Amino acid sequence: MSYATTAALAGADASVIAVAEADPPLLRVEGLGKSYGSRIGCADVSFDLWPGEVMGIVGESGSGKSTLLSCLAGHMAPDAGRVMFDGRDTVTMPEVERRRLGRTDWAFVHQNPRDGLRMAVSAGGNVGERLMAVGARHYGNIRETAEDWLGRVEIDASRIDDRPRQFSGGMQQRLQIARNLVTGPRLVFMDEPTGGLDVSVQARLLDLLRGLVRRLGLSAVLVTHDLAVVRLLADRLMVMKDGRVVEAGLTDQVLDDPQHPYTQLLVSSVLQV
Ligand SMILES: Nc1ncnc2c1ncn2[C@@H]1O[C@H](COP(=O)(O)OP(=O)(O)OP(=O)(O)O)[C@@H](O)[C@H]1O
Repeated sequence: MSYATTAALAGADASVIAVAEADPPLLRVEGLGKSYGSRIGCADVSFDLWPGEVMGIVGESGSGKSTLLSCLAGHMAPDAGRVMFDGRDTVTMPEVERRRLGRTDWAFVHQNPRDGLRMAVSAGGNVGERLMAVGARHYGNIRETAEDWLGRVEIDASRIDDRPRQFSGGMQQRLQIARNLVTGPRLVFMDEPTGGLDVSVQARLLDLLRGLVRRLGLSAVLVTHDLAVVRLLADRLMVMKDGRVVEAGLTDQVLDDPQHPYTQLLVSSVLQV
């Protein structure tokens, strides 16, 4: 039963119903497609993401996860479909506006922290830079906020002036997360955020990410080939194969009762992803 129907049955005020129905998803993706010549990157992908929701995208290597994420985050232009963020079409909007969204409303956590950090800039500078990009100017406040965020990602404040290359891989990834979240983005794209790290480091990072996602009520699109990562972080899940979504639903539902043979293979780990 829809929210509106439930509310009507409960005798709720008509204006409340109207607001509930008019409330748009944070991200609406319709028929998104991208090909590389004759090779399909992703095709006919549609989904809604609601505020505070984490959407996981899983699939084996080459299934189209990165292509989809790049199109969603505006790093690549799709050939077909629409991406509506907060009611605005991000595919057709001017480049300058898309870049502004990238600095303010969106964040992108790369698999390799080197792609998301400025390696020649101090840890504090990496975090502070994002604050300055959204208008912060008071040096004392910026440094204080940077210190606070280093603490939140379990980096000792004494390391604030160190360069990222003086950090371990796990620390670099945590710094990248702090840099991305410090401005309170409305939507976070994550590309294999725990990939490329040792298993014990992965577990710690995953734990940290889960805490942040829950506490901050993050809206996120998370790409991974690791089902344990989506199990812990994602509310909903899309399974991709050959560029198309073959199954979608609540994470636990899809993982505990997979319907598509490909998802069944993924879940039973017969297929190495
Ligand atoms: N720059 C490119 N030029 C040509 N084909 C590409 C390019 N990038 C991706 N593809 C193709 O598009 C398809 C989807 O690739 P994509 O990288 O999106 O998959 P993926 O699920 O992210 O894989 P992985 O987990 O290995 O990163 C594959 O067939 C791939 O070979």
